[in-house]
Amino acid sequence: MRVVDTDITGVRIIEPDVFEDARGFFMETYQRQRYAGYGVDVDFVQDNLSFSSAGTLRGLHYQYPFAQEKLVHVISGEIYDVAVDVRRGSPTFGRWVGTALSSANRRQFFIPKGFAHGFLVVSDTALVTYKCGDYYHPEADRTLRWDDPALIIDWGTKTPLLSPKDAAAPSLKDIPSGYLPVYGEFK
Ligand SMILES: Cc1cn([C@H]2C[C@H](O)[C@@H](COP(=O)(O)OP(=O)(O)O[C@H]3O[C@@H](C)C(=O)[C@@H](O)[C@H]3O)O2)c(=O)[nH]c1=O
Repeated sequence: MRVVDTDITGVRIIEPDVFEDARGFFMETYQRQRYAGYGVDVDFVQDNLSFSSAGTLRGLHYQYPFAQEKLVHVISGEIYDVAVDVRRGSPTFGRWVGTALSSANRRQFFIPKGFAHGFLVVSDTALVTYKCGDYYHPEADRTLRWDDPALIIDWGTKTPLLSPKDAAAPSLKDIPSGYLPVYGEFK
């Protein structure tokens, strides 16, 4: 397994070992002890699965309080996956990292607490799964504009398919400070 650090501390790209043979392939998509050794030391409590059609953009989402780490993996198709640092006082506040995740590259993306997360489906359809470090708390579910001009994320489209909630999301500068996590409050 290979773990690659990104430009933002704590955000990691993971390339699990894949064992190929005449039948196909096998891979471990999570192993508590080994992932902890690579800094993904999380008691994951929930697994999610979403299916989306081409051009769908889900995000950018975070929970606060009840922040969640996420370990994202694509079962079929391809997405452009993005993590945005929304921790007040962080040296990388408002900065983001994006990476292609696909059933072909079999990469995983680890997103720590305090980051907003979103993805664009760039294949015909995509089946995306992710482990979460806390339960879903609808009252703490927060959304940040996918096209916030302050973030300058190059999604490669200006007309994604959005949920009504995501289409109405505020920019970072318009989110009340009490709704944003604080740098250093998470372990
Ligand atoms: C996220 C979530 C949603 N739901 C329900 C609420 C709603 O009726 C329906 C669809 O919810 P949403 O529109 O928020 O789904 P979606 O836009 O896919 O939300 C997800 O987006 C990605 C980018 C993330 O990072 C996730 O944490 C989550 O926020 O599913 C749950 O029951 N449990 C959950 O954990």
